[in-house]
Amino acid sequence: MGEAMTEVPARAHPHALPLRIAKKYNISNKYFYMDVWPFQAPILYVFDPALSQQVTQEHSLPKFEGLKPFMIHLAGPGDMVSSDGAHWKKWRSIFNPGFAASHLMTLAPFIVDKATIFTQRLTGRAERGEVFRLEEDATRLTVDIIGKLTLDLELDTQESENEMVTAFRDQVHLLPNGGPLEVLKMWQPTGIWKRWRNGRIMRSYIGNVLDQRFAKEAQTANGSAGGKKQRKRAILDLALEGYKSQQEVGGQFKASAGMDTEFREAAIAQIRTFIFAGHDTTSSTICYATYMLQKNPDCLAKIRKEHDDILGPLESTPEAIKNDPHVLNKLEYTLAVIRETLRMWPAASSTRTGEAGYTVRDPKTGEALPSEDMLVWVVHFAQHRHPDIWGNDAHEFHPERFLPENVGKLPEGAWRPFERGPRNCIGQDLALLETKIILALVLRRFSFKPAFDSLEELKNDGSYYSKEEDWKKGKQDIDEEEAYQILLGAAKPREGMPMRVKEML
Ligand code: HEM
Repeated sequence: MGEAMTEVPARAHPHALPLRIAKKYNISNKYFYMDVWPFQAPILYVFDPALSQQVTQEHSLPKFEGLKPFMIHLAGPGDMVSSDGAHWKKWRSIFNPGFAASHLMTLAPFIVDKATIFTQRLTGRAERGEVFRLEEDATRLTVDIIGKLTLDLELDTQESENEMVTAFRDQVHLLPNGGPLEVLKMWQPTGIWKRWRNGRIMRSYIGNVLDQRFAKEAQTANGSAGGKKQRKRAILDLALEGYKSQQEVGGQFKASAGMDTEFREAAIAQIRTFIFAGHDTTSSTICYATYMLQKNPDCLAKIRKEHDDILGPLESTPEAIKNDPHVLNKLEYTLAVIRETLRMWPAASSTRTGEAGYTVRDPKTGEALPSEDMLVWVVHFAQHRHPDIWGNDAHEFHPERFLPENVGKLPEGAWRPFERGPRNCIGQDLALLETKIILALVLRRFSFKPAFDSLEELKNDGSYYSKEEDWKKGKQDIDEEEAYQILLGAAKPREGMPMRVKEML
């Protein structure tokens, strides 16, 4: 492990290591054990599709215990990502309707409007000829979208600051993202205080929105607001609906009893979970799609042509999507580009806790492999880049793999950026929808150029990246790839993907 770590930059995402280790030590299996005593439980790295299926689909192992102390600072206790059993199941079924395809399509006009603001910001960047971090802009855009989905609010973070979002983003940076030794960071008094303060800001902001919505609902329940009852699907409304149905006595909801504190805290935790899980994974994907397309001009030409052919001229594209969001389903090449981007640059993975008596079967030999007291880590990056699975061009960008005529040839169960099984990503269709819309509005208007050679110009930009001097020391590429992923809540592009942009109109 130590040797492999010296071959990659200090800040590289740990999911980059297992494939390197397997190659270095000629490990032919697509799994291996790693003892990392005294830092944490031994790890069973899994990057074999059949093994991944065993631990996430055939027998969905519980989430890794070590996830809870991380998530508690972002979401509070009982969040949906790290919890299991009846608690998780209850919340998942409450929120599932919020992700029905029919509902997501109703968000398309809102996403178009927010993506238009994103393009206006890019125009400003192009006019000023400046270097900027694409991930910062993309994150503000995805936060605005997730604000609508969860709270039914316009957070407007592309045009202003929002205290809840600022607290959220600060919180991610105050967690140990830099490896096992960073755990000590959790004991620094200023960090403890800042995390407590951020937690309070997020809780009180979301709590206020929830209280206001509850009061409004109570009025409706008492008959004073009147009017036709509309089915609401924002995460916040779904949580309240779930609560009301639990509290009904004889088919009647007693709003006068107020909101139960336990429910209130749990609902705040779930809303915070969605805000966290639903923004930086998608913004990272937008950055890498843009980056890979500029590195592969043939693919860029194809996707631009598809946008012309299906969406019509760029000027009328926003209206075309708003009038008929289903037109997005025709963008086969765009979807293939997004899928290939997620293959090469998966923004997350799945960490599970092994169980006493539960053994994983080696797919080739049938040998029983113990899992008790272990971190079972399904490493998407290793699985998505393995030459034995994807062929010798596993490290190359070929969206064509995902075109309808080729999907039959894809390795079975090997593409899992959203994980599979009951704990798969609830927000995957939203992520695809937003990414498609954003690419449709951006790619024909702008050309991008990575600017890793101009990081000096960003050193005082006030971003979190600029504050972390340690990140800039030592080796700064992985096998000559300078846009490698770092761990920052999700897997994000190094230095926030510095870019220059030109407007082509
Ligand atoms: C490209 C974007 C995204 C990627 C790559 C991604 C990836 C994932 C993965 C791998 C998991 C499983 C994690 C695990 O097993 O521990 C997951 C779960 C989850 N994701 Fe996403 N996600 C994305 C976007 C979103 C969005 C937009 C939302 C919300 C709107 C979201 C909400 C969630 C939630 C709540 C879970 C937990 C689901 C459960 O356990 O029932 N994600 N995501």
